[in-house]
Amino acid sequence: MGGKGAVSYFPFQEKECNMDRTEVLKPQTLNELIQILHEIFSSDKVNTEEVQNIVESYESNPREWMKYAKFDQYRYTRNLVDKGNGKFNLMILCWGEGHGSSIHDHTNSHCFLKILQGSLKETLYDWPQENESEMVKKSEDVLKLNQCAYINDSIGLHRVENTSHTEPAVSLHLYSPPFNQCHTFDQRTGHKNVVKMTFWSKYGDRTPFAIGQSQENN
Ligand SMILES: N[C@@H](CS(=O)O)C(=O)O
Ligand SMILES: [Fe+2]
Repeated sequence: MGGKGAVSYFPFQEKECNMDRTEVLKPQTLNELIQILHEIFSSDKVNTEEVQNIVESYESNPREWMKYAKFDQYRYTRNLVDKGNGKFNLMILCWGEGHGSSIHDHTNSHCFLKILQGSLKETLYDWPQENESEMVKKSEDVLKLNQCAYINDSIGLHRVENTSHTEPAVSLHLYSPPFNQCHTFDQRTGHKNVVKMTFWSKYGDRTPFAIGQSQENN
C-alpha cells in the first residue's frame, strides 16, 4: 500500500523521511486536511488506515466548517465540500435530533466518517441472506467527537443515527471513488432498493430544488 515518503510542502513538517505520513502530518485546519487528502488520493494506491488516521487527527473547528453545515427539519442533509479532483467526494452531513439513515451499502467505495460535532450511533449489519428474514445486527458503536470510522461493502452494511433528543450532530464523510446512488435495505425482510443520493448544498450554497428528485437514504 502507499507507504510513500512524507510530502514536502507543509511548513510545519520538520524532516523528510520515509516514515508513514500519519506520524508527521496533523492537519491544522480543514483546508489543510483537504490539501493532504488531495495529495494522498493523487497516488494510485491509498492506504485506508493512513487516511483514517489523518482524518481523525484533524481537530474539529466549527468556524472552519459552519458554512457547509445546513440542516433540514425532517432528515439529515448531505453538503458537498470538495470533489477531490474526481478521486473522492468530501461532504458534511448534518443530523438533527433523532435523524438517521436507512441500512445501506456504499457502492463498492471506501467510506470514512468523522464526527465534527455531537455524536452518532453506528450499527453494523451483515449483508442479507437469500431468504426473507430479519437482518442480523453485528455490532454497534457510539462515535465521539473527532473519531473517524471506516466501512466498505466487504465489512458490511450500516445505519447511522443521531439518537440525541437535544443535540444536533455534524459529520465529515469521505467516499472514494465518489458515488451518487446506493442500496437501502429493509431491516425486517432484507429487501433492497436503489436510491439516488443528492446534495442539499454544494460549496456552501443551497442546491436548487430538482423536480422529480428521488427518494433518499433516510
Ligand atoms: N453513507 C450515508 C451517510 S451514513 O449514514 O454513513 C450517505 O452518504 O448519505
Ligand atoms: Fe453510510
